[in-house]
Amino acid sequence: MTSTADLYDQHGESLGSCDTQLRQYGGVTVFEGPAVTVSCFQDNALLKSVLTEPGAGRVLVVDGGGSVHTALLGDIIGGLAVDNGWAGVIINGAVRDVAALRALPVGIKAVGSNPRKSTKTGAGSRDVVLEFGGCRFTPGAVVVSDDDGVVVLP
Ligand SMILES: O=C([O-])CC(=O)C(=O)O
Repeated sequence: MTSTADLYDQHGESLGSCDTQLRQYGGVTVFEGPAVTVSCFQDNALLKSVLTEPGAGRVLVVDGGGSVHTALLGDIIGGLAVDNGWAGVIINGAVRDVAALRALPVGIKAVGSNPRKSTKTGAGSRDVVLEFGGCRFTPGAVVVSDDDGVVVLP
């Protein structure tokens, strides 16, 4: 896989690069795939249901509004991502069960962690264009993530 830095050098500013300083939580630190998007705020029923679908190597990008007040993903939902073949999950929000997430063979990035659980009403929307960290995540666009950051191919 081409590194995000090399992709930047190839594409320049036509490449989206996310300024949000996401941390690595998963057992896989380099991952890429077409984006599936979810927008939700402190409620994780929608992203959980998406991760029950076959991932087929896609990357779920979740805009949780940057909130670290509740965890949008823990080891159970992370396990769904593994079992269903997702390449990774990128969360503009928080996770929990951090020690267990590290053992999962999937990419997981998030802003931070909090043991507080999210509500489960299903509020939110999917397959919408997301924008955070000065980067636009369009459903289907290829997302590449490594230790340097997260980029979206033009
Ligand atoms: O159920 C939740 O809210 C998140 C969680 O802890 C898990 O995925 O294990």
